[in-house]
Amino acid sequence: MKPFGTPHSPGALRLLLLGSGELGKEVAIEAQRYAVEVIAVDRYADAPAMQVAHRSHVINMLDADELRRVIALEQPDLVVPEIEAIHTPTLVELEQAGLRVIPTARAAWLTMDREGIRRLAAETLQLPTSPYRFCDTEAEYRAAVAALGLPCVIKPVMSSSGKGQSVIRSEADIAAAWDYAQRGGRAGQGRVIVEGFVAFDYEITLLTVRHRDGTAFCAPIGHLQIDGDYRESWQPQPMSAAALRRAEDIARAVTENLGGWGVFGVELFVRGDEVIFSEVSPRPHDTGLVTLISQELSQFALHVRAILGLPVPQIRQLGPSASCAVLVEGEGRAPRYHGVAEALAEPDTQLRLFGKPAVSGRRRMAVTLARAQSIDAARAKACAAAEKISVQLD
Ligand SMILES: Nc1ncnc2c1ncn2[C@@H]1O[C@H](COP(=O)(O)OP(=O)(O)OP(=O)(O)O)[C@@H](O)[C@H]1O
Ligand SMILES: NCC(=O)N[C@@H]1O[C@H](COP(=O)([O-])[O-])[C@@H](O)[C@H]1O
Ligand SMILES: [Mg+2]
Repeated sequence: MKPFGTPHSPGALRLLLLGSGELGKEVAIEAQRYAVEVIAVDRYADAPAMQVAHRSHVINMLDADELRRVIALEQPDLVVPEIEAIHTPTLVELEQAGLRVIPTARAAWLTMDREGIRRLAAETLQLPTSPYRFCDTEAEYRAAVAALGLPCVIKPVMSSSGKGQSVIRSEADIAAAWDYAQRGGRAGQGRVIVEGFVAFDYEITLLTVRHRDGTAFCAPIGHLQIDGDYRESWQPQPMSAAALRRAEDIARAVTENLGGWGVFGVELFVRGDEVIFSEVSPRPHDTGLVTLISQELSQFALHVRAILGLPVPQIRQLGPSASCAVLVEGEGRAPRYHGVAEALAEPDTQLRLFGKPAVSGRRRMAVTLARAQSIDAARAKACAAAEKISVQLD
């Protein structure tokens, strides 16, 4: 790695973020602390990370030519994917020509759609997962539902934050779930995964940091998801020693195979001492927003340290903490936020307003963070703060 430089000068270390949402914004801020020149890219203007980057580009990241053009123009030292919806085969090609992709182009490619990572975990690594089938047509989908039984879950192969995802509980849900999956993905119509429903006791994200000196784990993060989207997360999630060991073994196996340096969000379902792999993000995770208050070095700080080849000698957890997503529903631009002062009245409470320029449907626009004496108290405090925020759209 070349030495740390000065932005806007010939020796600058340049980091290109592919995806500029709330997670990328925090990565950009952490990179700026090391005087890294940050270039933010996304599908729309004024995305959160663009607001804190040195400059930005609006492109269709699923278009190979546009992606190639921006990378050729910017000549980045590091390309940091922030979202699934990227033309990752292009990253694989450019990596072969010397481009550095975080954590690796193959990791970005395998996790950009659910099929690559699921087949790797279940078939190659033989890790426990839900039973599943991939389908291209409604007829195949109906056959998969019949084979897996009810309840089951349908998801577009390229989607995140629950977009296009449904739980099918009865015959009556089957047709609507297919239609929603065809409309809801990040890359249009097409292939879906149907998964058997896992009746877990709780689910976790195990943030796993691959850095120059090895692999480190953050304390497990518990979370609550509604409609496939995260609403609350907390750290540490209490677990049996056996389940935690199993979770770390699975996380190590998956992340070792994906390789490279950086933070991975390994999503796991836990039932007793049994741990089932769900999916992995080769980058910081939305449920990991809690680490902005729960750890001395957040997942974003850890990601930047790891990708810059810096040491991670210790991950200090600061006690029971929680995050609560602020979702806004409606249609409109230029949101205005009320109740910010009220949300911050309690000690050990924080807020991040992401600054997204518009809402169409339902969108995560902010997050509240809290620390307290217990997980229950931290969750209650974070949720109470989120309830104080109200949003007005133009
Ligand atoms: N097979 C399953 N059985 C039970 N619950 C499931 C199953 N698959 C998904 N879920 C629930 O839906 C949530 C979202 O699923 P998943 O993580 O696959 O979607 P996603 O769109 O990739 O979300 P994100 O991008 O936020 O990680 C899970 O965290 C879990 O609560
Ligand atoms: N579960 C993945 C996740 O939370 N990703 C985060 O949400 C952004 C997209 O938000 P948007 O859909 O509101 O543009 C992404 O850019 C990333 O920061
Ligand atoms: Mg997930």
